[in-house]
Amino acid sequence: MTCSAVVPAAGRGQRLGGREKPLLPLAGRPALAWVLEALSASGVIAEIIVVASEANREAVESLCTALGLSLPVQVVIGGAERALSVRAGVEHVPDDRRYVLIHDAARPLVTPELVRRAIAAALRHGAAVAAIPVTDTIKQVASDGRVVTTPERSTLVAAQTPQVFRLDWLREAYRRAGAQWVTATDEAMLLERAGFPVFVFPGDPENLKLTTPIDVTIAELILERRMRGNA
Ligand SMILES: Nc1ccn([C@@H]2O[C@H](COP(=O)(O)OP(=O)(O)OP(=O)(O)O)[C@@H](O)[C@H]2O)c(=O)n1
Ligand SMILES: C[C@](O)(CO)[C@H](O)COP(=O)(O)O
Repeated sequence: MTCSAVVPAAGRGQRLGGREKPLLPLAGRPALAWVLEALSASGVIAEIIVVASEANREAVESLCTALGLSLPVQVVIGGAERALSVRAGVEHVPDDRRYVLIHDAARPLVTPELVRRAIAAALRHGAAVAAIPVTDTIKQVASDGRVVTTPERSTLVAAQTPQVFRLDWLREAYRRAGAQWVTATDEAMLLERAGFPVFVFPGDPENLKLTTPIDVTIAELILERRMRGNA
């Protein structure tokens, strides 16, 4: 297999009251453990590069060692923004890998099946992003709260990770991005701006991101249900 996985895990969890999301216990195991095990069980990843912060590096390294996965896991240090952390991880991807998969440590509900779906979509399109239909009506608003427009909902999707890209495309997108790339909230944006065709594939509504406390409650319920075998 020629795909490396990069797992950004260097965030500070500010919207979660400063709790360490990658190490947050969920149904008995840290969020990052759920992610690494799903990647490993997918059978389509050659190695995993986990991006830690200076603050959580030791804990992340211990966790990776304790998991004892059968594929190589490397821990590298990230930056102050998610985009910087992902880029730091991508720099450690071996040059002979054709694809790189990026998945947030803060999305512990990813499944091996979703990982395989991501790779299959990237093999087809070169750049693939998990996405789910938007169910709310979305408003674009000005800074004073006035509604500017209501985009047609049928054209909108919510992007998730995993996102999988041809490694040469992603590296070229970084080269073309100028100074703006640091503010990108996902890597697909960089490829879009660089002119590469990016396609969505069906994500999973359960693949939520731990962002606020309600997400933690929901994630635990889903994981407990899966552990009871009622997936
Ligand atoms: N400097 C950063 C910021 C975020 N991330 C990672 O990117 C993913 C998505 O980020 P987010 O949910 O925003 O996490 P935090 O930055 O921790 O959250 P907050 O913005 O609330 O502080 C997480 O796995 C997080 O650890 C990272 O590796 N490096
Ligand atoms: C990459 C991402 O998970 C796609 O939904 C999301 O954009 C990350 O955003 P965050 O603000 O860094 O959590």
